[in-house]
Parts: sequence; C-alpha cells; structure tokens
Amino acid sequence: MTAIQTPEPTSGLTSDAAPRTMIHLDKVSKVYPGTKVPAVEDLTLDIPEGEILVLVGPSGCGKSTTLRLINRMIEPSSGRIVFDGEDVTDVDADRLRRRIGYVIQQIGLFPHMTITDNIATVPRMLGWDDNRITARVDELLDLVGMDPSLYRDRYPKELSGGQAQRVGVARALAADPPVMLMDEPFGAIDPITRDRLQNEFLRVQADLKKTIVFVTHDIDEAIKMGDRIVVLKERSQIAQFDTPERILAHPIDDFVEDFIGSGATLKGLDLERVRDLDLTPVLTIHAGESRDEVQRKLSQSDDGWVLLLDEKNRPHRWIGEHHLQRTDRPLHEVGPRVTATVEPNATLRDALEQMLHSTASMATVIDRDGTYQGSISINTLTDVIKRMQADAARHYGEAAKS
Ligand SMILES: Nc1ncnc2c1ncn2[C@@H]1O[C@H](COP(=O)(O)OP(=O)(O)OP(=O)(O)O)[C@@H](O)[C@H]1O
Repeated sequence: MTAIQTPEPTSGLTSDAAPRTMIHLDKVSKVYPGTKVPAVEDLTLDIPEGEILVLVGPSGCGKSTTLRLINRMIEPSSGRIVFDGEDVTDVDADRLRRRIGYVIQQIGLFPHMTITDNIATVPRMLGWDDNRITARVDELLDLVGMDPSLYRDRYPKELSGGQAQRVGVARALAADPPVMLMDEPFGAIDPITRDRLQNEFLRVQADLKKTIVFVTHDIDEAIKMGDRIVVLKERSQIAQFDTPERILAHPIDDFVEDFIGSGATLKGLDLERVRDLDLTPVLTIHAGESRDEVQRKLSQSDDGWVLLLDEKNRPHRWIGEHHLQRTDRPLHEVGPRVTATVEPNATLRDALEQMLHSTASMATVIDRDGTYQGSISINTLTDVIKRMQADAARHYGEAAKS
C-alpha cells in the first residue's frame, strides 16, 4: 500500500467537488479536565451542506466528542466552530442547539411524556401554538412510518426499540433544523430493524437533504449511510476523508485498509447499481425461430449461449449448443430456465449473487414488467472494479502531484 497522502487529509478539506460548507471546524481541540491526552486534537474539518457525513473510527478515537463539540454540548479547549458562515464558538449554546437536531443511541425520550410531547419539545420551547404543534407531530410520525392515531398518545415504554428510535429521529426533526447530529442512532437495534431504519432514514433524507453528521464505529454502516466518510484515528486525527467508493477502492494506508477489513471489493459492488451499467448484449431468440437461425446466432455468441425470450419478451430459457441437438422437444422446452434476474435498481452485489446461481453465469436484467433489458457477465463486474480502482488511483495520483 503506497503511503501517499489523502488529498488534504489533515487540512480536512473535502476531496471531491463538494457542496458548500455548512459547518467548519478550525483546529478544534478538546482536553477533558483531569486528562493529559486530548480526546480531539487540532481537528480541521469542512462539513458539506445537504449531505450525510459519517465519522467512523475505532472505539475511543473521539467521534462522540467531535460530534458534541459541534453543538457545544462540550466546549472546545481551543479552536473555532463556524456554522453557516457565522463563528458560533462563543454564541449562546442554546440558540445554536435549536438549529441542530440531535439523535443518540439510547434515544433519550422523556419517559413521563407522551410521544406527542416528546416530539414537541423544541417547538414548545420556540413558542409554537398547539394547532401547529399537533399538525407537525402528525406529519413527523407519518414521515417516520408510524400511524399518528395509534402512537401520538402513547408513552415511550409502550414502544418497541425500533419505534422509539423513529420517534427519536422525529423529535430531532421537529423544528426543521438544517443540521442533524446522529450518534450511533441505530446502534442498539437488532440487525433487521436496523437495516430497515437505515433505509427509511435514507429515503427521508433524499427529500429533506439535511446536513447530517453521523457517528458510527461500523464501517458497513458508514459505507451505506455516508455521502462522504471521515475515517478517524486516535484523537480524531483524519486518516482519510472521501466518498465511500474511493475509500473502498483506494484505502490510503494500512490503518484504513485494516479498518475496512476484508471484502472491500464486494462492499464496493454494493454501491453500484445495475441501471448505471452498459449491459452486455446477449443474442436473443424467440420460440418461433428455426433451428438453423438459432444455430447461426449461437455460432456468433462469445459465451456459447443464446437467450430465449417468450412472446412478451421476458427471459425464458438459456439455449446452448447441446440443447439445440435435442430435436425431440421444441426449443422452448429445452435448456435451463432463466432464474437469475435482477431489476435495474439492484446493486452489482445482488447481480453477482444471481450470477453465481445462473447456469450461463449471467445475471439477466428485467424491468418491472419482466421485459428483458440485457445481461451482466462476470467480465462486466471485473471491468467495473478495475474502473473504480483506476479512477481512485488517478484521483489520488493527481492530488499527490498538485
Ligand atoms: N467526560 C470525559 N472525561 C474524560 N475523558 C473522556 C470523557 N468522555 C470521553 N473521554 C475520553 O475521550 C476519548 C474519546 O472518547 P469518545 O467518546 O469521543 O470516543 P468515541 O470514538 O466516540 O468512542 P466509542 O466509539 O467507544 O463511543 C476516550 O479516550 C475517552 O475515554
């Protein structure tokens, strides 16, 4: 692994054509009272507007401290914090916090208050009238997938862990803050519910486009949730700051490589969608075609297969040379059935999974109606992986030169 620098890692500038900066940390440090080693040391970081920025790193590296410095739940020992162009290092912390939603792992719902009152905490502080609050609570419960009529009058102990976490997100969104800080928000939840909450949250964020700083120690969660990822080492030192794709394709040093762990290539395939590919043209036939015609197409086929489509252009069977020899049965009854299908929205990892089950070693792409769109072969995936690695290497090569 070449130890070239992440583009401007220590300056903390984003390495891609990033949106404008919403929050700027300028050489921020935190030394807790009674300790000698800073929890965060000289951290300079630009947090882009409207994106999810994930802080990921090993336990104790300073992620939570960094997050809490942003809304001044913890006061920095030195350095400046600039929020939307304004130096907020010394402004009233309450005023700052109203512009920043905060979600934590243990949710922190008030047990003696109903869900409505929990969600309405900040709007009440801001003096909203009751009608506006009721409408907002219902809107937010809807947004996080909970029926307001069922849940608005319940108490936190009457919710499942996943529902409580959704309410935590709704509460953080209540006054529509431009910024959300999320500290391991889905950490204490079982894997299936966690996956669902992550997906729901990504869907909500696609509409809301909040500036989000999201802390996790789980690299897979970072890759899934982050538009950009900051990999942190001890004292919140930036090891690498980049898009998930580039971090996976080009970990900057052994620390990042070890932190990503095994399977980086497969994780990279998880980030690419079938719809973005140039699909491999596979020769197709219809049931009515003569065996001579099919033979002619087979002889032109690189991979020894032609794809038989049904009358609605849906993939039906793979036909190879030896199936053609079976003259006792019509073509649409010979050859293995096509089972390995994916829709354009699927990830390339899904496509690979399908391919491994396919007799023809190909994933067949269909649209919602089942109509054939094209095929993906292992060569297609190899090309994608090479391209991702070459793009990242070029990016870092150019950054190193400049
Ligand atoms: N209130 C405190 N007083 C003294 N030291 C603290 C305090 N809070 C955190 N620390 C120390 O600061 C360092 C960073 O802690 P922090 O909680 O920010 O790390 P983290 O990366 O979020 O860890 P984790 O992933 O385990 O939650 C740790 O060494 C921790 O022991």
